[in-house]
Amino acid sequence: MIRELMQSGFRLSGLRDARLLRGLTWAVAEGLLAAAPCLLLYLLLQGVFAGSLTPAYIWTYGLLMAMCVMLRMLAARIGMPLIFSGAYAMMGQARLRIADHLRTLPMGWFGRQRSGDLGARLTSDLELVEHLWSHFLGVFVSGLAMPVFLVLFLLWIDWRLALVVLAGIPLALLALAWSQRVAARPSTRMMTASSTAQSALLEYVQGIAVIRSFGRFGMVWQHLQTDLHEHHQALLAVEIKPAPWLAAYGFLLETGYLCLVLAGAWWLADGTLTPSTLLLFLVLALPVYRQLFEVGLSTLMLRFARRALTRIEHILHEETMPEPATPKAPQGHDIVFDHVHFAYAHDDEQDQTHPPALFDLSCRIPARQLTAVVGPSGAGKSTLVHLIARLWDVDDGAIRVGGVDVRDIGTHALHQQVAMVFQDVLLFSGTVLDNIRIGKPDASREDVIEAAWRAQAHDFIEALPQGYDTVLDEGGATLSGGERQRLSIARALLKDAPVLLLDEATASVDPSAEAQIQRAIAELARGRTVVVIAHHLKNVRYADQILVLNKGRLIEQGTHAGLLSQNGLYARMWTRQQQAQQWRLRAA
Ligand SMILES: Nc1ncnc2c1ncn2[C@@H]1O[C@H](COP(=O)(O)OP(=O)(O)OP(=O)(O)O)[C@@H](O)[C@H]1O
Repeated sequence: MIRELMQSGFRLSGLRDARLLRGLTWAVAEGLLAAAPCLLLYLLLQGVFAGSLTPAYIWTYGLLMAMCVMLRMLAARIGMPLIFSGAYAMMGQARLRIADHLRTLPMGWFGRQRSGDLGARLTSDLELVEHLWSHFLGVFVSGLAMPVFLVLFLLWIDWRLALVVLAGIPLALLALAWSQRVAARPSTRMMTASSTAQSALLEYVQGIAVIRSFGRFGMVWQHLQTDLHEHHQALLAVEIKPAPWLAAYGFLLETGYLCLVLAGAWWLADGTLTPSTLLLFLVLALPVYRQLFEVGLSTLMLRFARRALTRIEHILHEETMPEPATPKAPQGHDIVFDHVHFAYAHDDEQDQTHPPALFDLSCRIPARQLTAVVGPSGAGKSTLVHLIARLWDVDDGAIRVGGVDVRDIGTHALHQQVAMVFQDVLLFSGTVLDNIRIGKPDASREDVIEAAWRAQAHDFIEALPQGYDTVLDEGGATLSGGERQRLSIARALLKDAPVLLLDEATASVDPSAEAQIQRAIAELARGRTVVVIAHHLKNVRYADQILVLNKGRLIEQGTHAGLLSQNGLYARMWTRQQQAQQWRLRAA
């Protein structure tokens, strides 16, 4: 099992750190040095029974024993740091590999994961494996090496008696194997319950504002309690179910001791055994049993680690978005949808009731022009924009940027061509400067400030306690929605990509912030191919082209004036929005 775990660990990190192997060799030496004083004890006992013990001998044995202890400490002193540095380097590498792999997975995969479960795999599972490598493996190896050396030594002294010492081991191992078997189901249950509880807690914390505002504390609390109770029960089961078999393992191991006493007395009586040898066996058998018991108990931990490793490895086995063998460079920045068909994958593959999000959609988005996408909620506007950035791959048809299928451009090159500004602005914990710099990591401070100016963000940034060096909380919770938007526009300005995808996000901000955001967007749009999802039709009156979607289909297309004259869905939406505005004015 250890070998298998090591192989999977090496596979996970893609690294075979020699320090870890050297550290484990020192752990074996530590086990040998823990067993060595027993050899001295044997010689000492020989001397006692032969009556040849002199003070000089006693001093020599004493010194040699002290040396064994010191050398053992030295072995630990050298081996442990090697194991730690090897294990942490490998797990660091494993984390990087996983993070890199996640970057290449299709977005649909993330949608199918429960955030708590994915979180558990990336935190507690990885920590468990890391703990296994850094703290457990060395102790396990030296803990196993010590009884192995002792038994070899006992076999050398008197093989008959040594075999008697080991008499209980076959049955004991059977009991241990059975305890593992019995623990298999509860440990799966425990890991599932643990990630469910983690998900529930996460959801609870993230939704605390909604929970409070809707006064549904009781209901959510009940769900949380149920999940935590299940976790508690699962934890208990994992301890209780294998407990009798582990106890049997310890008991069966020690039956050898009983046999040892009986066989020892027998062979002592017939003169084939010396009292010193029997005494030595009686003294040394106990640490052998104790150590084997400890090692047996810790195999349960190995089982957890193996399960955790498997769960993590599943992430690495997930299929990534296919990348072109020879990426092609787009010739221009117009975007063409050619009979695009796309449906979100659902967990239940048999579920045919979900209509496609986009259905046989064809259109052309000209370069360096502003194209607005409008339509009722759920029409497929965000989907259309996300597909341009290849967050998902189309099921049928193709999307071409500059004449090249987005699947042939290569993700990295495509993302260099495209900047996105969406309603949910993700800000990372770090300074304002760093957050804007995400758009262009090598940008100078002056470039960042220039982008912030153009994004109408400079004034509010300057008003922050440390200006551009203010450290934002995770998610930028201390900023308003409009401020977060303008930071995101500054990022996009800094990135200076020729294609700009944006989700008009002015629905929830006050008129002055809306005007600022609109100005920032106008600045951003200049000279670029812009696709904007518009919720306020008044903001897209001057768009070069407006695409009207409904239920995943492109039903109208044209300019504002042209679409009004068609008297279709766009005209109705326009009239409704105008009426709503007048109603607001009258009410005011
Ligand atoms: N990640 C997803 N997984 C599954 N279905 C999704 C996902 N995202 C959107 N959908 C579904 O696809 C359809 C189109 O959604 P989309 O978000 O593109 O519409 P939209 O026009 O942008 O809506 P809104 O204006 O409300 O944001 C909807 O039926 C929606 O429920």
